[in-house]
This record gives sequence, structure tokens and C-alpha cells, in this order.
Amino acid sequence: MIYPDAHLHCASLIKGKLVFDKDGSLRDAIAQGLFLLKVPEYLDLEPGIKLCREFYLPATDHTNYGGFRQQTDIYFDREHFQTEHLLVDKSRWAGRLPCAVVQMAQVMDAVGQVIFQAALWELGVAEHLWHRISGGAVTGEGTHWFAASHYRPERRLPGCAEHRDTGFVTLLYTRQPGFEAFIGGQWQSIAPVPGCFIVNFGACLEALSGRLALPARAIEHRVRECPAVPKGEDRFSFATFINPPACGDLYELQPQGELLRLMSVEAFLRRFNQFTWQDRHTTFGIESVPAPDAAHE
Ligand SMILES: O=C(O)CCC(=O)C(=O)O
Ligand SMILES: [Fe+2]
Repeated sequence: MIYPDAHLHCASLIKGKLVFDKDGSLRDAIAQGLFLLKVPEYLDLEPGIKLCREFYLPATDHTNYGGFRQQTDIYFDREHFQTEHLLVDKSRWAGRLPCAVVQMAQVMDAVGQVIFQAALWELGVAEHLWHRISGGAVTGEGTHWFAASHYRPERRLPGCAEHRDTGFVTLLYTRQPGFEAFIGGQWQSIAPVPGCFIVNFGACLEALSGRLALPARAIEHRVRECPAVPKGEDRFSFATFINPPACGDLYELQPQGELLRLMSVEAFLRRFNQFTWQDRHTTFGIESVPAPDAAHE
């Protein structure tokens, strides 16, 4: 099946502010659910790329980027899909990820917070509510994930499940095709643009803004089956996600400005895990599994 390629607006960070190219705006991007962001020139993505190429390989003496398959509290084999991934909460980045990856993830996470704040301004959410509605995630508290994904071409399965990201803002980097988003009532391919992140909004932001004049869209997306590329490399991606804490609540802002509590984040994540991946990791993001004895060097 051939899908049309979607046109996405493109933004940059200029002096720490989110600025869109002339034909686009944050308003359009919020309504569409995703946009492209030029990778800031001070951000080196090589550590993330190296991790994606190596995390699933056996550990060796020469590198600390491999040997993650045994670390079952942060490594997930999605059995019904091509993807296998690392998902690591910020509280574990320093102890479990190579130093250069931690530095990169911290910058990506900070960029995500700038975008999140810009989106809250645009949506008209009063600043004194930002901390409460995000469980502090808007300024670095709450849950901040780093994910590194590898798509196993030998598996004749879809790349990754159809889903909406659960949190507020996601920054995703990939170099190979395969990402598809449900835009304008149909699936559309999102071709990777060299030097750009794909930014998308998640279910917590959609829930928060559902009754406002400008409701944010948590875009439905997936990765199609990615075949082996002769002499090419396997598909990979890495991402940071900004989420409320698992012990927090999901809110809907009312048109008059008051907050309505919808449900606990825990109940929401439990449902999401069960329906999206249909595997044994139903408490992912909710229960923290004790760390193994030896931290990853
Ligand atoms: O690998 C990709 O391009 C998408 C991955 C994704 O959607 C996710 O990790 O939430
Ligand atoms: Fe996603």
C-alpha cells in the first residue's frame, strides 16, 4: 500500500524560543498533532545513533553501548512487532546509559520542555496551572523517558503498534522511512527529513485541551514493516517523552478556566499498555521494577 506523504510545518529554536517557518504556526501544529523541528546545532545526536545500533548486541570489553537485552527492567522485546527498545526514566539515565547518551537526552528533554511551555501559552492555559496539570513535568519533574528503538527486519511483522504517545510532548529522531501518521482521515507516510526531529503531542495534552477553543491533537502513529535494506542498516529511532508522574492525575481544562480531574495517570497507562502492545508488560511506566545488582557500565 502506498500512502501520500504529509506536509509538516517546520520550526527552529532561535535564542531558546520556538519559531516556525513562514508558512506555519504553532497553532496549526497543535491542531495537526505533529511538526518538524530543526535539530539545534549545539546538539550532537551521534551518541543516540550509536546506542540504537548497538544496544541489542552482546556486551563486549570495547564498548558500553551493548549488552542491554539482559537488563529486563529497561529493555522491552515487543513480541508482536519488529521493535525492541530501551525505555529509561530520567531517574535512571545516569546509572544505566553511557555518559554521552545522558548528555544528549538531557538536551532533548530540555528542548521538549521549551515546546511544552510554548504549547501551553498557545492553548491559553494560565501559567499558575502549569505545574498542577503536568505534575511538574513542564519544568523537569514528573516522568521523562528516553527510548531507543531497533526494528528487526527478520521479523515479518508491523514495525510498531498504532498508538498515541501517552504524555505531553515527544521528540523523535529517525533516519529511515517507516513512520506513518493518521492525518486528514488517512494514514500518511512521514518521510524523515535530515537534520530534523519529528515532534508530536500526546494524550495528556489532548485530554487537557479537549474543551478549549484550540484542542491539541495526540496524533495516532505507527511504524510499518521495515524490510532489510541490501547493504543498508536496520531502522532505528530514539526519542524523549515528557509525561506526568505515574502517581499523578489527568486533567481537562474547562472553558471557564477550572480544572476537571479525569482519572489517575496509573489507570490511564494500564489501559494504554494493555491495548497498544498486547503483551506482558502491562504495568510498564507504573510499577518500578527493582534495578538489577550490577548497573550498566
Ligand atoms: O520509531 C519510530 O519512528 C516511532 C516510535 C514511536 O512512535 C514511539 O516510540 O513512541
Ligand atoms: Fe510514539
